[in-house]
Amino acid sequence: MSGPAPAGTAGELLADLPASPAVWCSGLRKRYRRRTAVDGVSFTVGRGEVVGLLGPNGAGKTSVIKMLLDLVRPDAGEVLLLGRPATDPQARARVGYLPELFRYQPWLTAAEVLRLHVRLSGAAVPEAERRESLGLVGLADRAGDRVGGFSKGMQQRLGLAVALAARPELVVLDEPTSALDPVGRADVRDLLLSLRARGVAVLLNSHLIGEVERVCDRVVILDKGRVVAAGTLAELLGQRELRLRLDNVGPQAEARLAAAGQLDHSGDTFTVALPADPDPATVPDLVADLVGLGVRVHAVEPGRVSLEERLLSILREEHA
Ligand SMILES: Nc1ncnc2c1ncn2[C@@H]1O[C@H](COP(=O)(O)OP(=O)(O)OP(=O)(O)O)[C@@H](O)[C@H]1O
Repeated sequence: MSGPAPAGTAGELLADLPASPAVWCSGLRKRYRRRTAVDGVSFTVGRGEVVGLLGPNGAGKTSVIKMLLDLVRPDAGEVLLLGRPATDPQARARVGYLPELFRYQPWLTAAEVLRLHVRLSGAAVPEAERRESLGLVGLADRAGDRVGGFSKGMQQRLGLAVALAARPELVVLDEPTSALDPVGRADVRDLLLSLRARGVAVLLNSHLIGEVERVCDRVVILDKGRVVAAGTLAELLGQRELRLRLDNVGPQAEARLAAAGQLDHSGDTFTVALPADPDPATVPDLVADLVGLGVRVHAVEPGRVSLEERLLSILREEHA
């Protein structure tokens, strides 16, 4: 006969369960009058995963984000944030959000805006940590300045600090770099990578595809309110290639090239298909061996189709 479960078992069982995804949504649908903005969208963002939401103007990206955050009511579909319904304040308190369009009270200073938003989130974040958030977005020396005098890019930096200040487990960024200069964009890229390293999940809506390609683990592509493609970069972009311009390639060198991956050869250009995540030593070892075999190496270029090229071809197929 089995006795009562020992104390703590339920907690241990829960602790053993895999963490629920940061975002789970299924069958999201939204119409504005006669226009269908979102038409059956489902996807997930895992814990600590950086996912890019891509698609042309009007594809439904911001509408999806607003439904995820319970700012717009879906006509159909379900959303769970961090394992809880999007309407649950406990889930919302652990989500940071940078809206596409926003304006802070112009009479408040940057530090006051941050304090206000941290208080609204209910998190207890000490002042030193709030100051650190302003430092992270390059506004440390503007903390005491009124927001009314901020440039667009500075307001966007402040918006990012607000999204990050209350120690979120999920951050949703709607066009976070649209007003930023190249240095600001690089800063945001580093920020996203450091969030990922800390296990914070990120959903990023951006038209800057190069940026998405650099930081995202996975992308979801929307068009006309539907998901038209989704996957890791390796799944969407296929294998990495290595293009080499060589001369004096003998049979042994050709065999060495073929051992690295499927080989194509045209004139003095050799293209080797590498695995999606090649060993970092693959390329230097190959080049050293080729040189050892008497090959003269003129150029070595990594290559694969870019996310931008892939996105354009997916959208062209959709619109054909
Ligand atoms: N409040 C609204 N009232 C009426 N139509 C709306 C509203 N919000 C969005 N739409 C419509 O829904 C569709 C999707 O808009 P949404 O802003 O979600 O697209 P998006 O992919 O974020 O576009 P962009 O890249 O231009 O920001 C568009 O046709 C838009 O006109």
